[in-house]
Amino acid sequence: MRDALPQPGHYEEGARIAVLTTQPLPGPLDYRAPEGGCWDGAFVEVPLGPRRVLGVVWGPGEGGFDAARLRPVNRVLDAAPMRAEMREFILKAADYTLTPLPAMLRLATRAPGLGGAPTMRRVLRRGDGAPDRMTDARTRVMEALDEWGGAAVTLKELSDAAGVTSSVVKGLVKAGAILEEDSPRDTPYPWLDPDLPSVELTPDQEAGATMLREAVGSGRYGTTMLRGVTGSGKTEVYMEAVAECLRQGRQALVLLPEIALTSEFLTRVQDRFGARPAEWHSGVTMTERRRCWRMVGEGGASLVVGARSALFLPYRDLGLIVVDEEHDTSYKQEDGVLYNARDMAVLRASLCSAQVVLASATPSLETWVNAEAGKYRRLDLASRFGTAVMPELHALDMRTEDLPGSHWISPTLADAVRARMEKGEQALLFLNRRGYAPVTLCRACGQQIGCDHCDARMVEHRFLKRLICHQCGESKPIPEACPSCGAEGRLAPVGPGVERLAEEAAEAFPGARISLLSSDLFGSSRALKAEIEGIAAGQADIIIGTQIVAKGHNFPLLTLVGVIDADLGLQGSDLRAAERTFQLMRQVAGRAGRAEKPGQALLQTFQPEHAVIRAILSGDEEGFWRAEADERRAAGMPPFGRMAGIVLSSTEVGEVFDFASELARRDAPLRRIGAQVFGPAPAPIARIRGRHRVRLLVKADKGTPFQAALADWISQLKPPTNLRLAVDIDPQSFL
Ligand SMILES: Nc1ncnc2c1ncn2[C@@H]1O[C@H](COP(=O)(O)OP(=O)(O)OP(=O)(O)O)[C@@H](O)[C@H]1O
Ligand SMILES: [Zn+2]
Repeated sequence: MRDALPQPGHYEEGARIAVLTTQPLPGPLDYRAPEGGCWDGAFVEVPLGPRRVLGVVWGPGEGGFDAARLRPVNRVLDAAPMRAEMREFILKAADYTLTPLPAMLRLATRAPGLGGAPTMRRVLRRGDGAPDRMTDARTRVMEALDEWGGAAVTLKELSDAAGVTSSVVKGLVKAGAILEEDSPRDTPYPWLDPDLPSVELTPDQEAGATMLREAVGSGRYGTTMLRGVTGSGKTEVYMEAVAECLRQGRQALVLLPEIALTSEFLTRVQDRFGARPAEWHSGVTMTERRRCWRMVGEGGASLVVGARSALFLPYRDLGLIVVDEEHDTSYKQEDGVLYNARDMAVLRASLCSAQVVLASATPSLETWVNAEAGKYRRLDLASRFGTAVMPELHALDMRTEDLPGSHWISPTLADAVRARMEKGEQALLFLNRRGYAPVTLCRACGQQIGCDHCDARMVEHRFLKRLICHQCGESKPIPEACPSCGAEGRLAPVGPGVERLAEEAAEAFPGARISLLSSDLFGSSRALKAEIEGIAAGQADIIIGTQIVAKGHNFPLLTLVGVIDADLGLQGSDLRAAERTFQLMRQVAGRAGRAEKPGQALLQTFQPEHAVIRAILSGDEEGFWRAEADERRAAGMPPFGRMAGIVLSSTEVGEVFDFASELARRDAPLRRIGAQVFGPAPAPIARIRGRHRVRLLVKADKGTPFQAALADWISQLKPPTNLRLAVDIDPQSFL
């Protein structure tokens, strides 16, 4: 493992210093300090070959490189130096995830225009004037502007967001509906007032809030699992922790699993603290990202709401991290640097004496076990707020339902939907499958249409009139003739996706207003948001959706949830299949009956006696987790043992198997800590984007120097240039 960081210091001009760049090199390189000297953590521009690249002063130089040939740093950038605590976070996160340091640094330097000087620029705001004539295009511009809620935007950003030409925006400026002004590039975010009146908390909520306020007030590190049934007021409770953090003058970060949830949350922040916080996610403009990164570093942003990468912002004094829906799989980055934001939040907080709140109605087993073991504090909100009660859950035994082929809504479920519609209430039909049909089969030759680049079937998306590979995104028009045998008109969809379900629902419930929610059907997050608001306002009778509907939305009129295929997640050998299904079903069911009217959830299943289905129905969550924990403990599986997945891929199938076998043979460094290697085996998806994929799995006991042994093991062999090797510590998915 790497050495501890050297003492922070200042370097005189010409001194030998180590600079870590974001370039794919093994580690820091030596340079000379520039004119005027520099400090540890300074952002610098250094020469590398013929180029100039971004780097951070990492400490004194290592020596070993001819002093006469050392090149000087080009310049020190105008940005607050990276704090020692942040550098330590990068080191530890890199060690934990076995990621090269430069790749880790890249996550922490995703600031547009980091090297640029602060300048003035032209920004647009809403004005008082109104144009004499509103057009569709003009309306879109004004909506886009309102969407940003007063944040500064440039002409280009606004016209892009609204999908109009810049002349439309200029017309509105002329009419006075939009004001143009010069502003310094990066301005502090508005002050958030923690002492504005909040809602009156219930005694349960108040007890939780008090505990969190005290924790934040202690100024020490600690993690709390905030568990509460859906609709119990978890958000209200952790908002009080945010308030306390603001009172202490420290910064707070709230991580959300889905961008579609941010706008609702921003409104809640505005209601509670009087202004909107800083935002950090892929939907934010470059201008705002730059501002956010800078202001977080300079202390001009006290609350950030964002996606997992917001963990790598340069906070000046981070006092609280909330991970909302902490069990959500989207916290695990599955591309590039493989990290779990929930675990990294705990690491980061422990380095800067901050508190972590892990909020969920259905915590991950990891978190539950940590709370049981006393490593995390535990807060429980047992009932829904107000008069709302938890929905009743029932299984519909599909073996006894009379259903024609290629239909998926059972008569019992259909009756229940009709009953709700008659009362003016809403029903949700949940199916976690995008597209029209998962399989397209040729009835002449029996072949299924597959992706040319992956071992995966092409999924029919009828709205888009295309077949799409969900692995690599490749798409093609739906063919008339079978690509294998050439027979015409014999291709048939097999199995349901949400689009097909919508078709069936339109037939079964004539006149019903059906809203289809699937992440691929909306061009922009604004369109999705508008649809969600429409549903909440009662503009649909039946909602059909994938897992995006399971996350956090509030639909007051929704009283029935029908799960089309409750068995879907139980297939397969995934270690977490049971846990995932349990969480997803409980979350989806939790969408029903959130207001005064009681809700009901009906789960269509072919195996109502399955232990997981029974646990979902009984609502005995503690019992479920205990059983699940016992099973994993007995098998030495995470969180009771350590695991790492190694995925090797290459365009040459022979090469990748040979390399993986050789690696598996040389397992001495692993055996030293009692770890075992399993495999090589073809990955469940054996080919993606033309690359053949092979997996190894390493298992070890807890408390062993796992990462160090893995690093020793892997470094024994140098992969051929064409071969990629990815290490996934604590893997969540086994594809
Ligand atoms: N003490 C309270 N006073 C007034 N309204 C409340 C109170 N507690 C909760 N609510 C309201 O009840 C609803 C559910 O609360 P909240 O969103 O905080 O729950 P949650 O546990 O975070 O839900 P989920 O797990 O579904 O995301 C919200 O509309 C919230 O404003
Ligand atoms: Zn593909």
